[in-house]
Amino acid sequence: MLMSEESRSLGPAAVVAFSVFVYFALRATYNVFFHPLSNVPGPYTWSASRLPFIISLLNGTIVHEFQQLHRKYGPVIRIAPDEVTFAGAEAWTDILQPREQFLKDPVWWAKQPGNPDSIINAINPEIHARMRKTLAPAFTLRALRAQEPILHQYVNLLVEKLTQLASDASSSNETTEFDIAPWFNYITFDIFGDLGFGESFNCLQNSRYHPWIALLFNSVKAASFVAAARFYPLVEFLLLKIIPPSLKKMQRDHYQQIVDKVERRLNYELERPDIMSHVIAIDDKRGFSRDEINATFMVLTTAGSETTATVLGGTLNYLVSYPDKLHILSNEIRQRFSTFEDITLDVLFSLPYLNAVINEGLRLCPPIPWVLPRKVPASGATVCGTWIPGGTPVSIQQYTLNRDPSYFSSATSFLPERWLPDENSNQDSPFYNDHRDAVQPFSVGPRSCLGEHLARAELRLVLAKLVWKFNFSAPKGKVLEWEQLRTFLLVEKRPILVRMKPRQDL
Ligand code: HEM
Repeated sequence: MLMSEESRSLGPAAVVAFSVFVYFALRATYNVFFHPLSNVPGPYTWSASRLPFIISLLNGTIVHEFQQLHRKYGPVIRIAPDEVTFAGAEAWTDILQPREQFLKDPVWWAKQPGNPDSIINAINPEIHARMRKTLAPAFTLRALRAQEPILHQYVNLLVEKLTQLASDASSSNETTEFDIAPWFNYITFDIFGDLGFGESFNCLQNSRYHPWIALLFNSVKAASFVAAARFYPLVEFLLLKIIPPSLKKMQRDHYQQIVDKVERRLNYELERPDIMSHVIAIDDKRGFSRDEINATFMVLTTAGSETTATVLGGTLNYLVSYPDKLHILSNEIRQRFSTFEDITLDVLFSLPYLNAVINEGLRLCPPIPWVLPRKVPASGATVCGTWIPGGTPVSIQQYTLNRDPSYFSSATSFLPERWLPDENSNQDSPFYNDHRDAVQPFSVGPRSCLGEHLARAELRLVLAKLVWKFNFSAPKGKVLEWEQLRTFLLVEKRPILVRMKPRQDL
């Protein structure tokens, strides 16, 4: 039979398409049934190809999809042909505190060629240790004591601005309903600006975002896309080629603003109890090179601000949704301090309910919902009882872990009581069997958060001073559901609406 013109020209294309199909089908079959990770549970589609992972990463739904997969397949799941994630408490020790360090996975952490290392993305353990040793003294409790007046200065400004906003609204008979989310960003970025560079971003003063910060939010989202592209080197190569020059310039200018801030700070003669003073105190051979300072302070501006702002927003959102808990907290704060000026970090440190509220906020709203992948050392390792071959990227799902009913009673409810000192020793308490150690919002081990004391201090001061000064409540039907927020490495920003009235009884 004679072949038609059309089918003859289709011939080679069909052969190519068929070959590609066969190649991918064989690869998927190998991945699912014969790969060294084939014994790890997980859905076939995710084990066969990286695509479902990429799609959910780009959609911002990855944390929620992992949660569903963990509920179905257990605490150890295969989430790509060559990658495993964990939602078991032992993962904190097995991955982050083993005898031989699991290094950060370059897919997520590698710097662009030619760029300097920063404390957060340095993969080489010696380089990282040098930086951490230099920076650590800036984050001790002693350092925090010296920084306390700076924190009060900004929290007082926040309270002043919100008081003004509430009184403007009530005098013009407008609703006293506010989106409080940006205000938490204003204060945390202003504090970091002051402690890092000796100059505030002036967001509180101007009641709006500094342009540098507005731009930053887009770049955090873009980082998910860059990570997705890195799984396909050709796509990454093409992506880097097609980035428009205007965007590259914007990126350079963004970085340059930090370089300029560092420059100005380094030229100060005055002694300040800030973070940079500890970096300056060490010479650049033992501490940071100038480029490393720039890169470190660039990432720290986000790591030290956006994280704390997320927890503040999440915790207040839960407090207004659980008015009985807000009432207990308000009583604790208002009874302990008869004047606003009496509020100090030392006293806040010992208030049981305030600290329980913060721990519960950190449990339900961890600003880093999944701890990004590390690579299993070449000799392989056992994680949560499962043998994982060397070189496999492994991560921890703290969002899933923190809401796991097998770890926590009423796991998805906001119940600060579970953190009160006696609840873990009282056999009649519903929280007696809670696994508090499973909650590690600041991570553990040699790469754990250096800023935990500072972050907790900010959380305590802001919540205590706000609750002392204002009566908060939830606007009917408009409370944000935390579970609906997407994640692009960090948690998506959405309005957090609250009603807020200055106390009348003062
Ligand atoms: C509630 C607020 C915060 C939370 C929950 C938090 C959480 C974390 C986590 C989970 C990591 C480890 C990331 C990883 O290894 O994958 C980390 C690292 C880090 N954080 Fe925080 N952070 C917070 C606030 C801060 C603040 C205020 C600062 C300083 C201004 C800070 C400085 C750092 C630094 C320097 C590292 C890198 C440590 C290293 O690699 O040696 N963080 N943080």
